[in-house]
Amino acid sequence: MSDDQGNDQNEAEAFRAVLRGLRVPHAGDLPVFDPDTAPDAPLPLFRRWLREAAETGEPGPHTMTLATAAADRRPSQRTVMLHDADEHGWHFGTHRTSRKGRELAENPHASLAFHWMRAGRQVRVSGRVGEAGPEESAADLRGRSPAALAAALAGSGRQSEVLGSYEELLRAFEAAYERAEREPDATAPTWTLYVLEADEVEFYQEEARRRHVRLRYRRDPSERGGWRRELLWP
Ligand SMILES: Cc1cc2nc3c(=O)[nH]c(=O)nc-3n(C[C@H](O)[C@H](O)[C@H](O)COP(=O)(O)O)c2cc1C
Repeated sequence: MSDDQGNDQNEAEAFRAVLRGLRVPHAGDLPVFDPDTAPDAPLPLFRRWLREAAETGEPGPHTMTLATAAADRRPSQRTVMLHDADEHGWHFGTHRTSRKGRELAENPHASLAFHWMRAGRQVRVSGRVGEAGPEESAADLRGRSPAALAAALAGSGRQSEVLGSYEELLRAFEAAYERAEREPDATAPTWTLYVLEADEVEFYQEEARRRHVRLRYRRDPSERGGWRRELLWP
């Protein structure tokens, strides 16, 4: 065996040892989730869990993984921010011309995943995604920080495109920062507010002895509150 191969093996073993030593950092005792006390519909429970994640000091509890799939059925996912969750659905903003925007245009079915480590919780939300109109999209952007506006202006029509050089990005951001300062009401033409209307929402609560609780809500007009609730094996 050459020295390089030996080093590669040591490195691979050290890497596996790190993985085996890792634990999910819970904040004290895990909360107890009694699915019998869960509300008829998922939105109030989602809002409560998000607020509790924020209160337990979970970093970025409003960030989520958004999975989309193009017409060729290949999935892709990325992190985006949750802007709201209300009776219309789960709101997020991005560029219509980005990879995810193009995939959503081809196939509006998408899925969101939240992981709130400190409370040992995961929430999955899936359904159809619709675009809000230009007015609502512009209002969403206006309600965000000047830095977010500058990033949206710089990325308009470009997000997910191949970048020639990092300097090109720096120049585009410089111009976008200046414009955002001059014109706080500027609109980024491709920036779009999307709303995922859920047909399925699943709540997962870890339990110390791995008897985790999974509660799935599925839309069903014949059920109380319009949702069927079922427990799932973890
Ligand atoms: C913490 C975090 C939050 C993000 N929030 C957003 C967001 O709200 N909107 C967005 O378009 N991209 C956001 N991004 C960038 C996306 O993850 C992604 O890189 C980008 O949107 C391009 O994705 P796409 O090529 O799949 O369309 C965020 C990234 C991170 C790490």
